Amino acid sequence: MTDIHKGLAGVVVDTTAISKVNPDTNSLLYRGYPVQELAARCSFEQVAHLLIHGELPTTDELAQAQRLERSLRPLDPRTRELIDSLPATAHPMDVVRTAVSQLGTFDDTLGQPDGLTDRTLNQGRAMYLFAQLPSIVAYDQRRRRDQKIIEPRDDLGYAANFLWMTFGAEPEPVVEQGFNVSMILYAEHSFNASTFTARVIASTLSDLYSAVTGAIGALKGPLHGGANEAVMATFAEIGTADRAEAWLDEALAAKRKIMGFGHRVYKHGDSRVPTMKAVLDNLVDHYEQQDLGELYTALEQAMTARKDILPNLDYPAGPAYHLMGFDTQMFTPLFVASRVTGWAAHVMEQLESNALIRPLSEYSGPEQREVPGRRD
Ligand SMILES: CC(=O)SCCNC(=O)CCNC(=O)[C@H](O)C(C)(C)COP(=O)(O)OP(=O)(O)OC[C@H]1O[C@@H](n2cnc3c(N)ncnc32)[C@H](O)[C@@H]1OP(=O)(O)O
Ligand SMILES: O=C([O-])CC(=O)C(=O)O
Repeated sequence: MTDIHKGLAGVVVDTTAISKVNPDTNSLLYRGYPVQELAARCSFEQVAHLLIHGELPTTDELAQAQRLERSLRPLDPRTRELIDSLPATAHPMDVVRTAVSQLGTFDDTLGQPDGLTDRTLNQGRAMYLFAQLPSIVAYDQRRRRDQKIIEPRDDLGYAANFLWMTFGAEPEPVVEQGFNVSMILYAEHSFNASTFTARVIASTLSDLYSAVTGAIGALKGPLHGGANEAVMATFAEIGTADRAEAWLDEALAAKRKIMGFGHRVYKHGDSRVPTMKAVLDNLVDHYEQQDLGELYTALEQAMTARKDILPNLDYPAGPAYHLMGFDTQMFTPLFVASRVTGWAAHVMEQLESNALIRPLSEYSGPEQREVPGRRD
């Protein structure tokens, strides 16, 4: 019997120089830099440059990247029409996925010789998606709320502009800083399911937009990025901190997975949680939402006591986005806006030493048999 690695658990399929997830030391490095330090000292634009270009930008490089990103923010009228045509009942992840797929059809450089694989072209596409995604997400949130669409502002940085387009007001510093940190923490995490999806698609020599479109589909599921919105659904179900233990006992008895807990790689806690929890604590204090903070702690303590399973990044990120004012269904699209930087970096890395990704399977169906004769 062949050794089967269900879910590819424990299988090392390639090398990567983009990030190092170390569950033993509970650490995460982006191209050698600890993510906590990047979150404390950098803007998301700097970290995006690190992922897409390989190094943190110099002052001149940052100024140039900012000019480019700001110039690429406005949505094409065809993208507005496309989003408007989609049912408001569609999940916002489906809207983002469809819009990114459409952006691929606007790019006429894909047909050039080496157009699919050229690194400089792919870096340009990565910047285009990085700049467009906030406009797409903010547009969709506002149309769902029947609010007037707000145009991007080129005098604001990435985080402030994203929040401006979504809420129509310049963000308070606690919100802008917290949002910037969340974008940095979500940006990259080695061979997670969505990134692996992007690499599989890139490995066939398909294009970056197709890889990102597929990755969005993989991120949507609640076992991956969809968990951040599922955490808020859990909180709504529980209601108040005093009900957390009883709720958890019932949920575990029903063999439910508790969203925002557990991780394929980290078994002693997610390296990013303390940084994101500090953001949540600041927001809880700022908005005087202690009830939410107490519910968070009560469920975490009950889960540790019952199962010894610890929170992942989605657990503090969900309530933090809620306090910032985002609708719950927009949380995973926010993850997309961040992770597009990591996905793009992996697509480029895959293409640099490509091997078609095509594992084997062991057949478990019926033995060879005869096709019955036609019956007509
Ligand atoms: C940004 C991110 O994508 S982080 C992940 C976000 N996803 C979630 O929060 C969804 C909830 N968590 C989970 O479903 C899982 O922990 C996963 C999918 C993230 C990791 O799964 P795996 O590595 O495959 O762990 P696996 O599912 O084998 O879990 C091992 C054991 O812990 C249990 N377990 C793991 N996570 C949870 C959970 N959240 N709730 C309840 N039980 C859990 C499993 O039921 C299993 O128990 P068993 O051995 O009695 O069957
Ligand atoms: O690494 C994983 O499997 C999931 C995760 O935390 C991420 O993608 O950020």
